[in-house]
Amino acid sequence: MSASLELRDARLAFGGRTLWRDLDLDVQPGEFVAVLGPNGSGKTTLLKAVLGIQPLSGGSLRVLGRAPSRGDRRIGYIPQQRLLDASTPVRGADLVGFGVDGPRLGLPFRRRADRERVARLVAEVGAEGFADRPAWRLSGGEQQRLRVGQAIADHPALLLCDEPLISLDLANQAAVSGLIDRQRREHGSAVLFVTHDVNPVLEHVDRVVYLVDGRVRIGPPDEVLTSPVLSELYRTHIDVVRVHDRIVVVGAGHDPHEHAEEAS
Ligand SMILES: Nc1ncnc2c1ncn2[C@@H]1O[C@H](COP(=O)(O)OP(=O)(O)OP(=O)(O)O)[C@@H](O)[C@H]1O
Repeated sequence: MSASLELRDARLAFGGRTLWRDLDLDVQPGEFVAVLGPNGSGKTTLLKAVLGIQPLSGGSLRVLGRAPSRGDRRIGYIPQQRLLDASTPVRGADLVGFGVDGPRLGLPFRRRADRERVARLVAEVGAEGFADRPAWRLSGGEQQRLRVGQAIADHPALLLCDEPLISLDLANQAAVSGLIDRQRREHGSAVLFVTHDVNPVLEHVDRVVYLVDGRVRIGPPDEVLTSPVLSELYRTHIDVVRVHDRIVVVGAGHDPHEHAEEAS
């Protein structure tokens, strides 16, 4: 079986600033990979490279066996959360509908088969109770469930998720990450999941890609999320402790990322 994602010696730089280099990564179908790192380390830019929006500065990237290209329907994408306002006059279910027929706003005559498919997706993400309400009135967690429905509409071979749990409470974090996990288990989608906090998805994660100041470490959480590895990555002393089933990262006078908030 060929890899869903193949990066070889990949490098991305803007001007004189290298976000990451020496990135060698194969993601297999059905694999759940978390992308971690401090603000500005290039996590979103990695997703943009996979989406064909951002060319690499060096090395190579193959996505589902081909060069990356914009608008690849084999890829599902959950962008960083943008809460809707009243100027977006759509119902919750329409958010899912965009995944079925593309964002053709103002097209009310969706085919019956498509309407049924939207209804099935709405049920799949547990959104029946609020799918008919105006999308902008929905809570962050409700909107996020519908965005997952949109991203998995075509059961994509590759699912890219950019901080999909931001601003969700613990119950909704578990619900949304569970939906994404189910997608990869039932349909073999490879998942690239950008997050500041690995804890809400720790039970699902096969490997992490950790980016800091151009340096990269890749491996299972137990191998990468350790004091020696993170201290080397951050070039300062970092303590990593396990509290029950959570990982807490504490930097010496330095807050590498929000794992530390788990301690409070
Ligand atoms: N097209 C661009 N031109 C120049 N700089 C860019 C461009 N796109 C992104 N950057 C810069 O690259 C850096 C990495 O951005 P990116 O959004 O990938 O970070 P991130 O790791 O996702 O951060 P965060 O955790 O804050 O979301 C940032 O400093 C950003 O300003």
